Amino acid sequence: MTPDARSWTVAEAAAHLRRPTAADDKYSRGVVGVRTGSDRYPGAAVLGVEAAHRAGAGMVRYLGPDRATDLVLARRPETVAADGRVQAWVIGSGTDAADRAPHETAALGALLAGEVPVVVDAGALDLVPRRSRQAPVVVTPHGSEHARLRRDAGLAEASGDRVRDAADTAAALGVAVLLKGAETIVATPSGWSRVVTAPTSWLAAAGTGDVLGGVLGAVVAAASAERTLDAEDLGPLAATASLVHGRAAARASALRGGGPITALDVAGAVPLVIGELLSADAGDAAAQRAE
Ligand SMILES: NC(=O)C1=CN([C@@H]2O[C@H](COP(=O)(O)OP(=O)(O)OC[C@H]3O[C@@H](n4cnc5c(N)ncnc54)[C@H](OP(=O)(O)O)[C@@H]3O)[C@@H](O)[C@H]2O)[C@@H](O)CC1
Ligand SMILES: Nc1ncnc2c1ncn2[C@@H]1O[C@H](COP(=O)(O)OP(=O)(O)O)[C@@H](O)[C@H]1O
Repeated sequence: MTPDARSWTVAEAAAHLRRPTAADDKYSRGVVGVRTGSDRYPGAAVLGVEAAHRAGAGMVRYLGPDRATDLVLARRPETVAADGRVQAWVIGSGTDAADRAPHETAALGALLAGEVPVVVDAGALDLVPRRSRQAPVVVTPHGSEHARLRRDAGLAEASGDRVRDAADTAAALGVAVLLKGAETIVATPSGWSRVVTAPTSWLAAAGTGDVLGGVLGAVVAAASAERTLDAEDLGPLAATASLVHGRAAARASALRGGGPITALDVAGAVPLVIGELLSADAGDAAAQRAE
């Protein structure tokens, strides 16, 4: 079967975002647990946490090394630096599997064996083919991380057809795959796939992938607070996060006269994009009711 290379649309993304209601509280809106960053890459923790807040998490918990925790709290004192109830985990950004302590491997393995959805990035990708899993998982590799993930899983070398490759990895591992690039491919185990084209290549900057992890964590947590998710559900949510992320980059660049942006600039523009998508969605619904 030839995988589907259709683009994920703005209307579809808007329908996968959630506007809080008068019945909500910080827990029902979705709690993101971020277990990222290391002494070598503490910045990735700051970026993911910032992005999860900006993408509308009701609460963000951060668990990581002391220095990263201090930096996260200095940037976002709203963050809760303690374990507790979580509706989506983000793991791996800003870590290197080669430096991971055994207790951290055990803790990440327990998350994968649990029930809460997990966004797996960078230095935690090696655990996906190696640990027993029950949690619905979405992996977020870039090209070379995807090649390594396939090697770790004993899969054939990627063909170069990125849609087919992402779909094959998703089916083989039973996870949703978000393969990053100028064109981001999202695929699920059943063969569903979509393409999200970045509207600006200023997005190709260090740390923007860490921001994407936080946005995706918040989008998944909001959905997971409402209903039980599986790997299939994570595909549309991942495509939505990618579309929001790309539009935030374009918006951040436009605010700077079309010039370059940083990862924090992308996170800072996420609320504008989510606000626009939700009002466009509300406008469409009102127009349909009037018809
Ligand atoms: N502020 C922080 O704390 C930041 C922390 N960060 C954290 O750093 C950790 C390492 O991340 P990293 O993927 O950049 O690994 P790194 O060892 O540099 O590259 C290995 C090789 O991979 C390739 N490659 C790289 N990018 C690619 C791409 N987009 N698409 C395709 N290929 C790509 C490239 O190989 P080449 O193409 O040159 O053959 C390169 O030599 C990770 O935990 C991350 O979260 C970063 O997010 C930055 C901000
Ligand atoms: N040429 C490009 N044009 C637009 N977006 C890109 C391009 N290359 C990469 N991206 C996007 O930039 C982000 C980079 O993420 P990643 O590779 O994880 O970097 P980092 O680890 O530094 O955060 C991804 O969202 C990816 O889709």
